[in-house]
Amino acid sequence: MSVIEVTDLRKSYGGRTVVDGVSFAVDEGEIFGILGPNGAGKTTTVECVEGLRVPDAGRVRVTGLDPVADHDRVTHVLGAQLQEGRLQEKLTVREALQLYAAFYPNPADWRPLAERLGLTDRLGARFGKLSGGQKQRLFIALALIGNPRIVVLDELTTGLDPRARRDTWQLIEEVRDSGVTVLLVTHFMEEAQRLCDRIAVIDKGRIAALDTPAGLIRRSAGATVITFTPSAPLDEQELSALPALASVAYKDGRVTLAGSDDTVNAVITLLARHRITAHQLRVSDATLDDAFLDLTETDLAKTDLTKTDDLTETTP
Ligand SMILES: Nc1ncnc2c1ncn2[C@@H]1O[C@H](COP(=O)(O)OP(=O)(O)OP(=O)(O)O)[C@@H](O)[C@H]1O
Repeated sequence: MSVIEVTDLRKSYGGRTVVDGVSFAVDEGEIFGILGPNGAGKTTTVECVEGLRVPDAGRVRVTGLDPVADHDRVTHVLGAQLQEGRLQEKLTVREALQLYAAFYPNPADWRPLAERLGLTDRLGARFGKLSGGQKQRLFIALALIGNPRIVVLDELTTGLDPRARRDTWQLIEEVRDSGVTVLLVTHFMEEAQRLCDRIAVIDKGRIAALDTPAGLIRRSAGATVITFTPSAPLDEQELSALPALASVAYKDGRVTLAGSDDTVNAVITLLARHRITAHQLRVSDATLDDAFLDLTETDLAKTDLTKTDDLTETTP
């Protein structure tokens, strides 16, 4: 059963279309990822789901409710992660939990929630004094305090060290295992690959692909990668004629070919024919990273610097 349905969503800022016909449905109990390069329209899309932005066109339903028209009821089924600037530095963890619990008719008991998120020994600490990982754990607790059926987490692990990021992943899995549906916006491929049941890849305001992580990797033109250092130079024309070849790269004497199993078999035959030895030969499956670059044709390192003045009309 779908708990979020987005159909042909469109949104422009000052005449520039940033969400251009996005459709997806999130099933109850899954971790659904939204992945895309900077400026792809991910946050705008989830803000329409949260009812914080009014779509120009299309339909959004959260457990059958319209997030704008039924905003109050939606806030009871959907818990959203706070953005960092939204919590006062001087508020203690206990005060923040009590304050947010007071917003809901049937809040979770904040004590076991704090315990579950490892915050019990930080209850008296002021928000401004928490580490990055502790702040994120508090944000998860605050998103869950209304006992929501769905929780939206946007760039939750950005800025965390690898250990804190992994701890947060475990918490997100525990949240899903407790029956809460998770809508997760992320930049991190490893995070998406590890956590998400399904992923919508958004590029330039459109869905470039929607599948399981394994499905996205299978779709990638270069699903298998072979790397080796040849004992003699290779004929580039012969290489480029290999079956199902997606890409060839040379670095420090090593050759990396992405393609299918057919590519691997053909390159081994080619090496044998020329009596060339392949030193340090490695064959591996492509990662979500490879699939992502394939699907979006975008350099992830490129940052969108086009953010203009806030032209939006609503934040109910
Ligand atoms: N309030 C706003 N007013 C004007 N333009 C905006 C506004 N919010 C977002 N944009 C622009 O809309 C585009 C999509 O932004 P959005 O934040 O949805 O993308 P994103 O995929 O979440 O990006 P990032 O990964 O960088 O957070 C960007 O080019 C951004 O500059």
